[in-house]
Amino acid sequence: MTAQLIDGVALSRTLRAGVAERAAALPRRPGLAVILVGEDPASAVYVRNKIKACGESGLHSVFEKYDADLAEDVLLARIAALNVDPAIDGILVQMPLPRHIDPQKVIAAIAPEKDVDGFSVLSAGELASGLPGLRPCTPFGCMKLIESTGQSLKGKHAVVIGRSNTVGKPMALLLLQANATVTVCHSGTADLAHHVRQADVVVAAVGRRNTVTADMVKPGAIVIDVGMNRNDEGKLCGDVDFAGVREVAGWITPVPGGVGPMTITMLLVNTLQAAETAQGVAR
Ligand SMILES: NC(=O)C1=CN([C@@H]2O[C@H](COP(=O)(O)OP(=O)(O)OC[C@H]3O[C@@H](n4cnc5c(N)ncnc54)[C@H](OP(=O)(O)O)[C@@H]3O)[C@@H](O)[C@H]2O)C=CC1
Ligand SMILES: Nc1nc(=O)c2c([nH]1)NC[C@@H]1CN(c3ccc(C(=O)N[C@@H](CCC(=O)O)C(=O)O)cc3)C=[N+]21
Repeated sequence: MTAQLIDGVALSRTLRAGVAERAAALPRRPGLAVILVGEDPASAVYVRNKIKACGESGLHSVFEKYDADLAEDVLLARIAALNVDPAIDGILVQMPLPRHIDPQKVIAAIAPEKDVDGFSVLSAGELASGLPGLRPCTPFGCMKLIESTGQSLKGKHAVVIGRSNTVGKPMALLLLQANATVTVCHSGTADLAHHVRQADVVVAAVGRRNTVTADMVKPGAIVIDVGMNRNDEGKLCGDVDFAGVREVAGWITPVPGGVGPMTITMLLVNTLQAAETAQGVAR
């Protein structure tokens, strides 16, 4: 059996067309501010993709790039200005930040209604409490990829590998909200393979290639690969041994072309949602 590919590029195309349509119906265009501090080449690529995606969906965007030695208080002052800028609905500060800047301070400085990354304590609390709010883009995108298989999560066992505040933890909460039974694995998990073998749905968000191999996957499972790594040839790869696992799984996301594009799509969705809320449009 060969798994069906879950195509994040195709799903993104469909969802982004919907964003464009709803954005065009608003009195004022949704606006996103993206801040990049320093010279990390991978971050520069992601940021460029985000700005490009905004333009393609009819969203207004501003991009601010600063040197790696930017003072923390200057960054916080810039965020304070964007918080009260009526043209801006969403603020994204690209992570990771240089070491002298405290990411928690930066996240806390962003007005919660403009927190389109869904990283704020308010957004995290809303998710944990089952309240509506802005969801972290990567796990939100993973949920859309899972939904696109047409499989209900009710009664299914989902195993999330990774427990970061930005990916693993919110992923587990979203799966729980969708009525899956959820196991969260991390670097202290005694027998990862044992847990993954039970899974109807596996979400790998570790940052280490070949973390999930074919012998660990239940036949027919849905496998979502969040990882972004480089193999020995320098090629982009995920946390899942794609070639092996696709022969066992029922559905699988590729890297590239899976979760990555959906992260950007959900950023557009969140920015649209923030703009609709700001303009008093019920959805
Ligand atoms: N495609 C996309 O849009 C995105 C991709 N990513 C990618 O996803 C991956 C994860 O990102 P992120 O959550 O930010 O990373 P973190 O490094 O913050 O978290 C990694 C998690 O994996 C766990 N872990 C590490 N080693 C193992 C192991 N051997 N077995 C089980 N669990 C392990 C860690 O456990 P512990 O908590 O115990 O340390 C931690 O919880 C990275 O490759 C990143 O580049 C991230 C964001 C967006
Ligand atoms: N404040 C903040 N918010 C983020 O959402 C955020 C962040 N910081 N820091 C870094 C991670 C990573 N991330 C990705 C976005 C798009 C792709 C993406 O488009 N990937 C393409 C390939 C891109 C390539 O070719 O390199 C794909 O998988 O097909 C990947 C990763 C967002 N992140």
